[in-house]
Amino acid sequence: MRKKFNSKSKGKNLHASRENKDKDNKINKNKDNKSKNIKNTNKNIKGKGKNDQNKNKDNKKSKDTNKDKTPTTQYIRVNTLKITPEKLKARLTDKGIELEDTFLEYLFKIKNTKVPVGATPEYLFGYYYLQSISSVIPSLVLNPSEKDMVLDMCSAPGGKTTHLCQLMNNKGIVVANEVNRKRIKSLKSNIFRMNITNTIILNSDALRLKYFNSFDKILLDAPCSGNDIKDKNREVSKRDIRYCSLRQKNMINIGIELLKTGGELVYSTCSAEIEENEEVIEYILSMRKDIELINISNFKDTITGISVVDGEVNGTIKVIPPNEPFFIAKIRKIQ
Ligand SMILES: C[S@@+](CC[C@H](N)C(=O)[O-])C[C@H]1O[C@@H](n2cnc3c(N)ncnc32)[C@H](O)[C@@H]1O
Repeated sequence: MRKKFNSKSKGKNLHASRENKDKDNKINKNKDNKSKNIKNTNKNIKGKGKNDQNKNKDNKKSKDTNKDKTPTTQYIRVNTLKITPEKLKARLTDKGIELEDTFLEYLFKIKNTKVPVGATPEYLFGYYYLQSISSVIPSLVLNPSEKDMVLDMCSAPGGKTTHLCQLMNNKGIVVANEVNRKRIKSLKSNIFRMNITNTIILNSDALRLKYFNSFDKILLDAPCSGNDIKDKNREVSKRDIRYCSLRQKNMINIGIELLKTGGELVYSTCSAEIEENEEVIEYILSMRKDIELINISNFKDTITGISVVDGEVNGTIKVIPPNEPFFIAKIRKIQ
């Protein structure tokens, strides 16, 4: 099995290499030092990859095997545009759905249920969305306001889009982009079901978007090797990971082109692979002079009930198992 990037010693190296740069909670972009650090980082990454190869001759892992070991806890995110958390909790409790509070007043853990939670009248009325606890974090970190022009670059089926709209009280504008026509159907249906009215749906390849310098906030919840795209039993190879990593680097670069100066972009994936996470952030910070990393490490303190730790690049965070893995970083365009 391919080992995840969670080596503490490597983490320390990366943190140490950034220590002097982090005085005001931002990663200062001293380019000379940075390129050295990035080279070191890449060396470490490559070194780690070699170790992995030695340990894993077939160089593959079964996603299903991983998932089978992890109990799937379900959560519901209350659509506060339609109902209050208290009212929904009372209605669902009456139906035999036992709910437990979480760190977020409108997110409940399903402890027990006598009915299918994806087929209740309340679900069909758009009173809630079934969403993992890890995947509510990117929209919270982006923190859009009612006045913002927001782009969700890869939005289907719309879990984070509808969460963003909820945070914006159905105001401002959200452009929900998705390349896959089939997945647009579920996006549309969720937007309609949840009474979202501030959203424009766009069916485009995010890499071809040309609305340069237009958005206050951008969410790039990037396609990654953690997504079950076609076959749940498909094995993820190093090649898949490299392919995703390259696409993610291109996407984040386009995302920054689309941001206004002063605008902010949240990058997230549900992959635990360093190539798709820290490496993408290191890459974009080394490539562009017009951005800075916003340190979201303190965000960890606002979350309870799941394991959120610092990413290997100082200022980033990640959710680690048994919850769904998630990596989150926030970037500001400064020029
Ligand atoms: C991780 S999923 C997004 C999940 C979504 N943000 C949510 O919370 O419901 C990634 C999505 O990106 C889409 N995608 C892949 N390549 C894309 C591209 N080049 N442009 C736009 N969307 C793309 C996939 O079809 C998939 O729907």
